[in-house]
Amino acid sequence: MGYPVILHLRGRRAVVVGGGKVAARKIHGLLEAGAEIVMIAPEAEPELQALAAGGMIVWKKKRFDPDDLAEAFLVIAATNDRKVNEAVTQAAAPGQLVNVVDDPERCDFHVPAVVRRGPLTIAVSTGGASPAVARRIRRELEEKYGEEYRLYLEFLQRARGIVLREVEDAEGRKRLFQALAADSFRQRGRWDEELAQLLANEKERNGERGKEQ
Ligand SMILES: C[C@@]1(CC(=O)O)c2cc3[nH]c(cc4nc(cc5[nH]c(cc(n2)[C@H]1CCC(=O)O)[C@@](C)(CC(=O)O)[C@@H]5CCC(=O)O)C(CC(=O)O)=C4CCC(=O)O)c(CCC(=O)O)c3CC(=O)O
Ligand SMILES: NC(=O)C1=CN([C@@H]2O[C@H](COP(=O)(O)OP(=O)(O)OC[C@H]3O[C@@H](n4cnc5c(N)ncnc54)[C@H](O)[C@@H]3O)[C@@H](O)[C@H]2O)C=CC1
Repeated sequence: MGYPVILHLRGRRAVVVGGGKVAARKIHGLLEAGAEIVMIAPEAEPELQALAAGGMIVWKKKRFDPDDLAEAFLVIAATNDRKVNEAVTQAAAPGQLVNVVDDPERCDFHVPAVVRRGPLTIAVSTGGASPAVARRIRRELEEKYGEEYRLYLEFLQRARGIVLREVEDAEGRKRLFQALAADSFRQRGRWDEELAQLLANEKERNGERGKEQ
């Protein structure tokens, strides 16, 4: 069983070998994560050509050779030629994280199906048993956790900073974070107003405790 993580790729180099439909899907995910993407392929899908023309990715218009992996943190072998994909895995140095789109066994990691809502990431993996099921479950989760979660999570991110700054007592923080995480809180939609009230309640509680001592 794999170990699920969220990789921070900002400023790190990701080399994608291949420029077809599967490479395009992987490249979109890598772009969202802020990776520096180098694509190696003699031909590429129009949308990838457009990304290269716009400076969003670097396209080396050529066939793969092992030198292409220099300085890569992460590597995706996404050509339609099994032999080339295998050559990519052979060329990778120990420590480079490699994904091979036609060989789940040789992968250091699989790419999950993902729902993104601002800071919220929901990832679904079947470990290669059925990418189609991962995709279906991703679609179901997109319905359940709609766009409204983006604003809510952005609010929570801000609120977290405020609570950590203003509430010193660990129990009090926990109480507040749990109140903000409740679905009833989210649904009422008066987030800033209720946060201010909750903070005031905490201050009052502390004040009273101060008086008791
Ligand atoms: C092991 C893995 C390696 C990796 O790529 O990381 C892998 C491998 C393979 N996929 C194949 C086929 C398909 N893959 C998809 C779709 C996705 N595949 C993704 C991930 C993964 N695919 C990793 C495991 C993830 C897991 O199981 O959880 C997703 C989740 C993420 C992404 O790619 O971004 C993305 C959905 C994203 C979304 O919609 O949200 C569809 C559906 C479609 O396109 O409609 C089909 C056709 C239907 C089918 O086959 O099920 C084949 C056979 C190729 C052939 O027939 O030759 C192989 C190779 C093999 O199985 O040997
Ligand atoms: N993991 C996944 O999610 C999935 C994997 N697959 C597998 O992925 C493979 C690729 O699928 P598509 O993107 O649809 O293929 P595609 O035919 O659209 O693209 C193949 C790409 O590989 C490039 N390429 C070929 N030889 C190369 C070389 N020597 N060096 C560099 N680039 C080279 C081509 O120029 C082209 O850009 C399929 O053969 C299939 O086995 C298919 C569906 C999903």
